[in-house]
Formats: sequence, C-alpha cells, structure tokens
Amino acid sequence: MTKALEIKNGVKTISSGRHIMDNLNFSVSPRDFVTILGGNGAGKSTLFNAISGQLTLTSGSVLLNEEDVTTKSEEYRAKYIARVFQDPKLGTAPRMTVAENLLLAELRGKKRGLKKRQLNQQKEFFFEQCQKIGNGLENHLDTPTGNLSGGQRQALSLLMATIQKPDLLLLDEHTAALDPKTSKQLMALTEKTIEENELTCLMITHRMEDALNFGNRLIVLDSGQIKKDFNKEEKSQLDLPDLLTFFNL
Ligand SMILES: Nc1ncnc2c1ncn2[C@@H]1O[C@H](COP(=O)(O)OP(=O)(O)OP(=O)(O)O)[C@@H](O)[C@H]1O
Repeated sequence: MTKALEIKNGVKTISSGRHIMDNLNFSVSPRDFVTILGGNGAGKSTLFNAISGQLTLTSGSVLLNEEDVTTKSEEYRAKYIARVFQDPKLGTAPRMTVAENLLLAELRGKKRGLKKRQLNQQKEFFFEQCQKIGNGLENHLDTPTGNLSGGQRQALSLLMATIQKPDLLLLDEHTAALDPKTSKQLMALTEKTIEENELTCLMITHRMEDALNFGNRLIVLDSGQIKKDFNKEEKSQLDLPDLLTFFNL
C-alpha cells in the first residue's frame, strides 16, 4: 500500500555531536491520524521540522507519497504539507482580515495574486466555512486576525491549513495555548475536519487525554526515537495511568 509519509533511518546530529533524531524509522498510511506524545526535548518538533523541510537530515531519507523529498526545500514540500502551530499568532497575517487570510490560503501555490474582486466573490464561501466552526468567526470576515480571540485564531489557522486539502496535516500542539473549553471545541472541529476531508494527520500534544481519545495510532517519542507505537487496537486498550508510566509520573 502507498505510504503518505516515510522516514527511513532518519538522523539529525547537532554540532555537539548529539543525535536529536536517532535512526528514526516511521511510516504513515493515507488517512492515518497519529497522535504524538513525548516529554520536553523528546524530539517532537525535530520530527515535524524534518518532515516539513525546515530542518535537513544529517542522514536518512524523507518520502512524501513515495516521492523522495529529502533534499527538497520547505517551499517545495509546502505544496503537500500544511502545519498549524501552538502560537495563535503564527500561521495568520495579523494585520490582514480573516477573509484576506482565507483567500491567501486558498491561493497558496497558485500563480494568482490577491485581488479585491476575488475576495468579494469568495466571501459567501468563506462565510459558510467559518459558520461551520461555530465560534462566531463568520461575523469577523473583515476583522484583522490580530483582533480575534485565541480560539478563533486557532480555528482560522486550522481552516486555512485545510482549505486546500493537504496531503499531510501537521498539528503542532495547536490547542496548547487555549483554555480547556476552547481546546475541547477545537479538537472536535479538528476531528470533524480530518474526517470530512479524509486527511492524513500527525498531531503533537501534551494533553494525554487527547492523545488517547483522538486518532487511530499513538506514538511516544523519547531521545529522538520512537519508543512506543500503538495501533488502533492497542490504543483502545490504553488508559491514562498506562501513558503516565512512559513519563515516569
Ligand atoms: N537547531 C538545534 N540546535 C541544537 N539543538 C537543537 C536544535 N533543535 C532542537 N535541538 C535540541 O534537540 C532536542 C529535541 O528538541 P525538540 O524541540 O524536537 O523537542 P520537543 O519534543 O519538541 O520538545 P518540547 O515539548 O519542549 O517542544 C532538545 O534537546 C533541543 O534542545
């Protein structure tokens, strides 16, 4: 079966000689939703940076849809990958409005400039998309994103990341800065978006309940290696105390 993502013998060595990714082998099937846990410094961001091209491996390879992209730039890989970050300020242009940000996301990778006429044509579509989120974002299409609440901005970031249906969606602790209620709403939206668009997704989280409750696979990273890899069946047998043992808590 075709793999959406493969990392083969991935190694990243830093100047001190330490391996921050240590011979990592990881493959993801289309439509997998993998949740990723690991303590601080375990190598979660390093993994995402290696996939997105923000970081080049010292050795090993990265394949997207069976294409070897190991030496390809971040811009090249952005045609296939979308990433949502923890910081609500990243991913959106703060002085641009919600509608302008959505248009930018819709045009990403296409050779067309941002035009006022296009913006007006698309507003109805954007209104419908925002309305589905259920947090009032549709009433802020002309609001600069810097004036939105953290929850609205993260929901917008998710919508922008998925509006073109990426081959691979990377969620990098995207609920971490939100209060529990808003985080829960965003996770519900995330799950719905992934299901409706049949996306392949990797999600880093520090919220163990989310790692257990969402997705069809769970991996635990430690010292730049995959320490545990639970499939759907194994994951369904896990509970919170099981997970806590991996973190010596
Ligand atoms: N460019 C770099 N140069 C040197 N060390 C780095 C670099 N990037 C990451 N590291 C180190 O590699 C290790 C893994 O970092 P990484 O950011 O991937 O961890 P993480 O699991 O995402 O942690 P956190 O949960 O704190 O975000 C850490 O010890 C970090 O200090």
